Amino acid sequence: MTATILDGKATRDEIFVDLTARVAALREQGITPGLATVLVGDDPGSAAYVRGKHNDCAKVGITSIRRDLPADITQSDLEAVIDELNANPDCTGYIVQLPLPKHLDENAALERIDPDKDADGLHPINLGRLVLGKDAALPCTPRGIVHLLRRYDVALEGAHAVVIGRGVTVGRPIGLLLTRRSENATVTLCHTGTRDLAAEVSRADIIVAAAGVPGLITADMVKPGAAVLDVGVTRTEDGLRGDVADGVADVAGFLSPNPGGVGPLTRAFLLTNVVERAERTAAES
Ligand SMILES: Nc1nc2c(c(=O)[nH]1)N[C@@H](CN(C=O)c1ccc(C(=O)N[C@@H](CCC(=O)O)C(=O)O)cc1)CN2
Repeated sequence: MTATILDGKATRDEIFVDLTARVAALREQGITPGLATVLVGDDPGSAAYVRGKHNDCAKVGITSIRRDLPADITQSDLEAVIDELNANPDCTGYIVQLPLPKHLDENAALERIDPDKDADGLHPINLGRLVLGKDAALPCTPRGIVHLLRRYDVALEGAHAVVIGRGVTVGRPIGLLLTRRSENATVTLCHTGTRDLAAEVSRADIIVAAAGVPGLITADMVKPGAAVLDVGVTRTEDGLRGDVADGVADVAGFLSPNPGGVGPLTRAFLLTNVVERAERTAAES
């Protein structure tokens, strides 16, 4: 078997066509959506992600605001920037690029974001709304994963999904999305304490690998025909490596590669969250 590739770039391009029309309609009503980014320090990977987000904004007509801050910024100075963006009427939504340098309190920074401007869906209030099944900005990578599975007609109803990784940006929230009634999958969340990872993975119809361990998921672990989404990223001397080893495409039914799979959708759904918030504002005015 050779897996069908879940093409994140082509799917992102479809989303951008839709967003471009929606942003144009908002602008006609006098509303210009604006996304801000807060980048602390000079990590080249984070800087590249932030650059990409601003390029995406330009493509669909969203204005963008940058706050690039020194690596040694204090927590209180970072929080002052967050307060400024909370109050800034040109900023519809914003993100604090993660990870933050070790001396900063990431959770305190995320909690200070106005939940209504939380374009990442990572504020505790928005994660809580997701748990309760209420309307909220959804975390971008998990939203991208579900969109990609649906775009390629991967069966979710009754499927057994195995998620590897319990991080807050992917592992924990993807379990919440896939177990909503609208998706109705059964989810097993694996992590470093899982006794027999290969046994868990081998039972999965859908595998979401978000551990950040290069080549963790090998072909012998994968049930023939399963959908495999490679979400983990590790920067090595040989470039970016995902969590999925070579050879998995020969066994899987569907494969979201890395790069070129879920990553572009993370960016697309960031912009979608901003446009949706601007549309809510337009509907209320
Ligand atoms: N505040 C946030 N910080 C981080 C998030 C996040 O969702 N919010 N996720 C990641 C990084 N990230 C977005 O910020 C991100 C990762 C990957 C991609 C992407 O498009 N990747 C490409 C490859 C890019 C490359 O070659 O370097 C791909 O997969 O094709 C976009 C965004 C951690 N921080």
